[in-house]
Amino acid sequence: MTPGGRLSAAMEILDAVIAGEPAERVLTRWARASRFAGSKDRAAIRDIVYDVLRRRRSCLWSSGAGQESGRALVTGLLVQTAPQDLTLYDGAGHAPAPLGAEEEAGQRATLDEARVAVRCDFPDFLEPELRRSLDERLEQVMTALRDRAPVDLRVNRLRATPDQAAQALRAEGIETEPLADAPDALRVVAGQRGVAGSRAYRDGMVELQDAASQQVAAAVRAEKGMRVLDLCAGGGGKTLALAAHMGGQGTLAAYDANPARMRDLPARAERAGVRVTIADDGLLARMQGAFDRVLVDAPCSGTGAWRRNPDQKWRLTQADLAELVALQARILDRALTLVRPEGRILYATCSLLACENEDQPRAFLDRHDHALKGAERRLDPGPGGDGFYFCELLP
Ligand SMILES: C[S@@+](CC[C@H](N)C(=O)[O-])C[C@H]1O[C@@H](n2cnc3c(N)ncnc32)[C@H](O)[C@@H]1O
Repeated sequence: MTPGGRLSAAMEILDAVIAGEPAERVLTRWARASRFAGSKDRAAIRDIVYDVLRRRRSCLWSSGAGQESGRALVTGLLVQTAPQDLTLYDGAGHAPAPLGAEEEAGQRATLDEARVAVRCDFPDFLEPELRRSLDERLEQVMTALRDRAPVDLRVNRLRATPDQAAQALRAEGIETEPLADAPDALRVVAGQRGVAGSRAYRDGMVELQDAASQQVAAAVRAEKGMRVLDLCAGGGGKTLALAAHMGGQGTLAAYDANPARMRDLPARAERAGVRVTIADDGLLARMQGAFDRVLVDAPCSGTGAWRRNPDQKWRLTQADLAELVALQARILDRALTLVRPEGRILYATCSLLACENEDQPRAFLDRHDHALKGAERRLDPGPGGDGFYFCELLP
């Protein structure tokens, strides 16, 4: 495909997203229906779509258009990031039609005049809560979420040291660098697209995991021989990190209210060389008060990881947020029934919002006056990884 053809494809996909379809679904459908597109075309189109979604509001502003359309959003992205590429709108082949005089006149070269929610790309209803949560860091943090996330790996210490893993990856054309705050992390600096097909990945030497997620798993302080529960395991990224911290020894259980989300976990655990018990409600009922550590990686707004899931940013509503906050409190209360009296709960979210973060442990301690708060940390999204919050709770 030509560069102009890729722009047109991204516009078509974005039109469907604007009409309400999830981006991932539209991208898959488009790829199936467009056999002429090679893997490089598909990757490039996906990048354009996701770059736009991270900056959906400001792209519309930069385009100067009155109404959202795929064309307006892609134009806005180019105005912001690659104005020279607007010459690709020449109508040749599958390229977008040339810009009209009105379209050209409407373009805005800077975001200086835009309101903060437009300039920093977030929904209006979140502004008061973001201000309360981030205070003077609001613009810096929200700006960081307008760019792509880095690709980080977690080295599985049961299979290799970080040096050995870096060497194995280099032999396959994947260059990495160590990261200061996460000792098992490698940041991929070249060859990102080769990771999932690499031998190091297939042999369980490395897993794809954001560096801040790795810090959360380390904060659980799971040790060899312990009984550990990952109560919101999802795909099991943190479960596998916990297994590595436990040196593969002890009991590690993974639970999720939606068990289908854990579907791939047994195969991932096998690849990593660890054993994970997939828990159901019956097993949890038999293990009340039995766990040394319970990780509650709670369902949340995902605001701290919006770089990776920019579609979520425009779907979240005030009502969703209220439901999530209530659900988080219920899950924390359940965690309390599962942890040993001398054990520890680690409450974590990939949220930036105080209502899902600091407010939750505070409300938990009000409900359970015997419980105590331990270490608490907020990780802002940026070069170090996604945005996370975590807090230890002692029963
Ligand atoms: C933030 S995600 C977990 C991500 C996962 N820990 C990881 O590292 O990949 C939150 C998970 O909580 C699950 N969940 C939602 N309600 C729950 C509940 N009441 N009890 C347990 N898990 C729940 C969701 O299905 C979702 O998989």
